[in-house]
Amino acid sequence: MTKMVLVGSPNVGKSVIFNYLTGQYVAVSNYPGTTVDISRGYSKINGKSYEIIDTPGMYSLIPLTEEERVSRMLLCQEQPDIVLNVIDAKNIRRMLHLTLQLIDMNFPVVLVVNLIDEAKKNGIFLRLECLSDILGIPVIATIATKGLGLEKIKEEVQEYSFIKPRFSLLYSPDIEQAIHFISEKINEDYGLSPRMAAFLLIQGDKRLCALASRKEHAFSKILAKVNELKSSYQNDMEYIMAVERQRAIDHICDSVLEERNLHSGGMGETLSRLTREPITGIPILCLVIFFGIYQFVGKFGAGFLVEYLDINFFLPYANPLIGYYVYQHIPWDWLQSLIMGKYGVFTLGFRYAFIIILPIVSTFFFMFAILEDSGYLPRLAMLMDCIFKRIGLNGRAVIPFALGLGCGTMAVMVRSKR
Ligand SMILES: Nc1nc2c(ncn2[C@@H]2O[C@H](COP(=O)(O)OP(=O)(O)OP(=O)(O)O)[C@@H](O)[C@H]2O)c(=O)[nH]1
Ligand SMILES: [Mg+2]
Repeated sequence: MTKMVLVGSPNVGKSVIFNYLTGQYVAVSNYPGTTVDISRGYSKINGKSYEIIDTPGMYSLIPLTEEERVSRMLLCQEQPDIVLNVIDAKNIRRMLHLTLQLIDMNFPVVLVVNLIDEAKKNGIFLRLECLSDILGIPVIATIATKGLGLEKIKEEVQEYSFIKPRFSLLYSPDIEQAIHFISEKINEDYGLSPRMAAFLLIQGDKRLCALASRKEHAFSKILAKVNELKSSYQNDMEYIMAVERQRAIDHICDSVLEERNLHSGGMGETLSRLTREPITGIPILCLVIFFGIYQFVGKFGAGFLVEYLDINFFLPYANPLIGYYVYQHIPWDWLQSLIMGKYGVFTLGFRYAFIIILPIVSTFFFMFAILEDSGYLPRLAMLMDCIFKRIGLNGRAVIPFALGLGCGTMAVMVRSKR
């Protein structure tokens, strides 16, 4: 069975594409030994079977988060026949870092440039045939939410056979020489090509360094080479190599990218900026919390709706009606009190689930959907990032963190949804 892995930065549309390719045959489970969910699905394209794996978002092959660590582990361990690298068309300069790393590591990459509609809205136009020519890999344009270009992915994977990409990213001679030296010294198999292992060791990948220090006989020589290289630069190697990659990407973008200034600013852009700047962002956050959460979810959902349903539905209709049937038709006291007693299944269970929990959860997720779809949450995460970094978290933790102060269940539900 052909194995296909979807990789890319967060929020680029991997899961929408995954759902399209797999339909309903999906199994979501933790990746072994981790708490990160990955989805596996199966698909038949023109009679041929494919296993498709959706990974959590990753920006780089050097992991910073648990999600990135799992995605990289998965890429190395699963040995995919096709890597569908999904990127966001409007942020191609940032997105191509991972693409170039994947190509450099000899993965069989098919590039899916998604969110073409949003790129156009932002005045960004891409010459994708030219990108495909430069990189020497198939490039497909998609608008996943509208289903555009997704059939083309199916056609492309059917015809795909791996040919070494034309593009090869060469770092400075001293870095290339160190990569060459280290890759020759590597004897053990880490599920990575020796070049990739050398690339990661030079950039100080903690997990691989720990493994190699135990397994490699020549680890002291490897370490000496890494230190020698590091000593000739002022910044760390990850930064140096990212800058060199960025130079190559800028060069590619000169031929591929056309940015037209369709509109500078506009209402949406102004709002977006206001939510990110602390001086305006914090008062906006207070307004959202006061009106969106406190007034709408707290007062309206948990107060008015709960009381309304209780007084107008439960107490006058549901309770007497069920009580009448239970006391008339059930002869056993124990069963009557199990259903209608003070702590009965109906009097307590049904009442809590439908009259109390349902209005609160519905109003909360309604408000949450508005905040999410309006794009407010990522901006809030950016606003909070510098504060959360101090306690070892990133800005995304603001939502479960805030919710957890009120209701642990809600915080866990939201955390596992993200
Ligand atoms: N406008 C537009 N929105 C899109 C497109 N593709 C995906 N989206 C939206 O982008 C958001 C993220 O999509 P997902 O499929 O969840 O992204 P993902 O890459 O799986 O994200 P992570 O799992 O967090 O890494 C959703 O709100 C989608 O509806 C597209 O082509 N155009
Ligand atoms: Mg996803």
